[in-house]
Amino acid sequence: MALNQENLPLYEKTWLKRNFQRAIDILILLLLFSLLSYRLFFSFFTLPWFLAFSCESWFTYTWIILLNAKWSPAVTKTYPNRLLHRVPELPRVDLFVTTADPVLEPPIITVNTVLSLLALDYPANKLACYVSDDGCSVFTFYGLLEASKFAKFWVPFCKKYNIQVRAPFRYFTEVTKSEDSPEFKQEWLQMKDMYDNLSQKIEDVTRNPISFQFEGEFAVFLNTEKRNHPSIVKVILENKDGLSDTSPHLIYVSREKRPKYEHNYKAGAMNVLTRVSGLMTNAPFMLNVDCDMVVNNPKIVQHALCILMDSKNGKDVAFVQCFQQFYDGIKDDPFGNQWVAGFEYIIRGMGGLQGPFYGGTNTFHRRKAIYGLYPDELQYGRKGKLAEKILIQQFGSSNEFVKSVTHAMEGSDYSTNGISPSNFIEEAIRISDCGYEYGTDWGKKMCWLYGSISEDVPTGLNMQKKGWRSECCTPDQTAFTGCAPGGFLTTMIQQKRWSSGLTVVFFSKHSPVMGILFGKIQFRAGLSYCWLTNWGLRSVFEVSYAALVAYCIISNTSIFPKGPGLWIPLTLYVIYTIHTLQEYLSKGLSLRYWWNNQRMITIRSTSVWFIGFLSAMVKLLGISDTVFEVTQKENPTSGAAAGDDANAGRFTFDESPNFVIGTTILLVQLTALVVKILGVQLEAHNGNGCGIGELMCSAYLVVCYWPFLKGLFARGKYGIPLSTIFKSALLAFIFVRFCRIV
Ligand SMILES: O=c1ccn([C@@H]2O[C@H](COP(=O)(O)OP(=O)(O)O[C@H]3O[C@H](CO)[C@@H](O)[C@H](O)[C@H]3O)[C@@H](O)[C@H]2O)c(=O)[nH]1
Ligand SMILES: [Mn+2]
Repeated sequence: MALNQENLPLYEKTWLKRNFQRAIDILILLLLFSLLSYRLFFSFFTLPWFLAFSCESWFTYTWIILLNAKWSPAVTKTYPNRLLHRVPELPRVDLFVTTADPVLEPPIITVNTVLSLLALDYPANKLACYVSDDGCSVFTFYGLLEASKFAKFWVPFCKKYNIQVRAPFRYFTEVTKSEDSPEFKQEWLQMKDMYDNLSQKIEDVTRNPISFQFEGEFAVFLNTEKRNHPSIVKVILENKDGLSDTSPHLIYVSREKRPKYEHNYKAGAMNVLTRVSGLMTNAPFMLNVDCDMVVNNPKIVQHALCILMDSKNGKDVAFVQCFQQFYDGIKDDPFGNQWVAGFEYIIRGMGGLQGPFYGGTNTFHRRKAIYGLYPDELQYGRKGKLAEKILIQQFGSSNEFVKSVTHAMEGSDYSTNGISPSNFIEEAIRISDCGYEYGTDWGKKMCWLYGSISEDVPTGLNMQKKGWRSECCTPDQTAFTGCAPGGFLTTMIQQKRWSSGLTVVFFSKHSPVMGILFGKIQFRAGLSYCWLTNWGLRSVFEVSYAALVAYCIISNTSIFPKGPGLWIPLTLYVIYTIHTLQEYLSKGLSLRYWWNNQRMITIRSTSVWFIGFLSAMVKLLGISDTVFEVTQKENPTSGAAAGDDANAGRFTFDESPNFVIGTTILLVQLTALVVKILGVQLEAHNGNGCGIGELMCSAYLVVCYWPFLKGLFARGKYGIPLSTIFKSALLAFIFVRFCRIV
């Protein structure tokens, strides 16, 4: 039996066959090619024609790289039961949580993330949880301190009754089953009581910030400012006796911030956590979750380790990515931020190539890969490269930390027992200082990379460039769940950030193109990364196309073929629609869900992606830097997160520039349609007047932007502010004038 077990793999990977979809993919591609050829051979050579041709060439390129990404999807199956037979001892895993703002990210959210991690179904003496607080908030610290007291009861409770959902606020929203024993019921009530008490305490201090006493443990937070304070490192919980069934270590880190220093947002925070954890526990694997995610499958560490520790296929895996799934999502995904189809088709698709991109959260990393090792150096370490002088140059001047790097690279683990994080506090504070990374390789060549506000994608790419792979891990029970950005405003901010950050990646030295040419990024994997990092660039073509159809209607000219040629774009549109609809329906998503996502794809790619692209250009030209705008998280106790709120799916607007472009596009299309209806178009040249194709495109845009149209007439947060309408009207006016002159 034991022998048998040894031959079995820890995980298996199978490639899915989606032949029907492939056939449709190809059909669409052929139609795109016919449209392009039609333009080349049968059309007039005018400026609008040329612009349409360029845009459609770009759409064809986008289709090819998208098709390439989705073409060979794979699923992995993990066998955690085999893991115990295979490895003599389970390895250590360091757990990282980042939080940045106690207002946008209420401490109770971070507390729940941390509690769900502490209660993982894994020996507690092998885990250590590190929380980075970029907000330097005494309330976050207070929350964690209180949570650590609760954890002493919560963790044993979860393990005793094999509770599946170990984030208390998720767990207690579920009802107890009637068949449970009286003993369980009593403990359940006790736990619930304690948890309510904990959240009440946290709410009380955040409600009354002025009356907070900065004494004892909290004294260090006195007179600190978010962007100006020394490093604070505190060991909140220490598993001194190395027991496997209590709570793991819990360490709070708020790295030094000074106004003159770049702090590099989340990437900077992750690098500090990497160092502090290296010093204190130095686990060979690290799990990274954002504060808005909680563990939903307590055995997830075992699942991920099946992949990372498989002796055959796991050796060159740098990281294991679990999907982001969301709880309390609003019905039918009105803002298109639940990514169900995206994960299924794109991430699984990339999973069948060199591996999914690193998504910033729900990811298990191999420390050696993060430290910049190549996969073939895994077994023997870096040989000559481990000279202390070189390491200090790369990793900074802390001897103790460099020693831990050598250990990590050579694979010599610390012994499980007898690790005492509190022995390292002084050194941990030193390596969390702003100046520590000066002149080193941190963020430049290894670890979490700086320079883009979408730090995750280049960080993953950088490892794959060295020949590493990555894998998806999707056990039957969802690994992690989180809260999706609540409303339309936050979604737009997030989309703008991604577009901006990804554009910067595409044009930087960490670009996938460079990875294909000079690194070990496989061709098709690199092309998939191009799809991802071209979101910003794509918006330029989408906005141009939208402008082009309006232009055609207003100045009475055309870009679409007339007569039989019109069937090409029409068929293209119909087949594309059926194709995407089929993809959604076959995943059990509703028609409404599909439409909401289609609409959001149009809205975001013609508005905030474009703004993100512009901000990336401004950054690349060195005019001004981009800022990471943290996503607002809903407070679970306020009840606002629940999807049953009747208005949850309504679009909200504010005065930020994010809505100006969208509103302008809507106004321009409306004007164009009105011009057509009133018949006040210009005289057509050579009989080449605007036709049905342009009108349909324009009408489609108005339908997509319908929520904006309603916003024009609504009041309060559901209405588009007058200042935005005014700016957009001005832009629209200039555009229409321009159409009538040219
Ligand atoms: O200066 C900062 C800014 C952010 N964060 C943390 O970064 C995480 C992600 O920020 P969030 O505002 O939730 O951004 P999202 O758009 O929801 O995050 C997605 O996109 C980011 C890149 O844009 C990735 O880093 C994330 O992992 C990914 O979930 C959160 O834990 C924050 O606390 C910091 O630690 N320091
Ligand atoms: Mn988030």
